[in-house]
Amino acid sequence: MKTPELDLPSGIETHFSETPQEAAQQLADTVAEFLRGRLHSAERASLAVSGGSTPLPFFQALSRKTLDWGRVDVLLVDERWVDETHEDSNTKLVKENLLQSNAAVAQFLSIKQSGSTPEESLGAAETELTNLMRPLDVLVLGMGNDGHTASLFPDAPELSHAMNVKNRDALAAMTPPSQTHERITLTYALMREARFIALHLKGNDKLETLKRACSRPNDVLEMPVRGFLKSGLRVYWSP
Ligand SMILES: O=C1O[C@H](COP(=O)(O)O)[C@@H](O)[C@H](O)[C@H]1O
Repeated sequence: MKTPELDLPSGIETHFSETPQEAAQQLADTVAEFLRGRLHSAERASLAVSGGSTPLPFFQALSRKTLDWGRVDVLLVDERWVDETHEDSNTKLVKENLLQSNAAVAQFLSIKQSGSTPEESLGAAETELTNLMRPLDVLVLGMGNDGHTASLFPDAPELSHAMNVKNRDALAAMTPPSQTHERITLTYALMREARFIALHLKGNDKLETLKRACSRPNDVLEMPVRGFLKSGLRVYWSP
């Protein structure tokens, strides 16, 4: 495979693989190693993961890793406002693919609590995360071709609030007109301080989007993923 050309800000690590399975395996190896390291020095470790289609093989590979999963808190970076049985539910994806095998004993912290809208359930969802230690240990992000990451959508009226670094809330309700479902997302301030941050991408379209994001790195409201294109980020990509 010809290595893709990318003009990323300095200090960003890139891992280009031939196949999605290879990328997923590499990312799972690194995340498992990082969690093991954290569990040597801390009582619990946290793992915040994305939904969508890209993470499926990563979840399956990670679920088989040997580590003290009983001391790991797993949460989603974002959720669509649908029932857990709905095919668009990120919770369903995580429960069916990550919280299996060795990882079945991990603790799942649900950012979707009862309420008819994300806004209504924000209080209960914040309470669910009360015992989560800051900073997060591991954050694995995805990206859409509009430059969104988690549910930080460029067209959401709540974007400035959710991306404000002074906003100490863990969660924000999002109502992007471009999306079928309302959303709940971790805030930028919480995510950006994570100890380990990976951006997991699949497809040439995502590579083009990443190039576009790199071309004007400062306009984070136009493409929220730009907020994470900083030294320390690890990008995992495959066609
Ligand atoms: O809607 C979402 O989209 C992004 C990207 O998803 P993908 O299907 O292109 O992998 C995802 O990271 C986010 O968690 C999800 O809710």
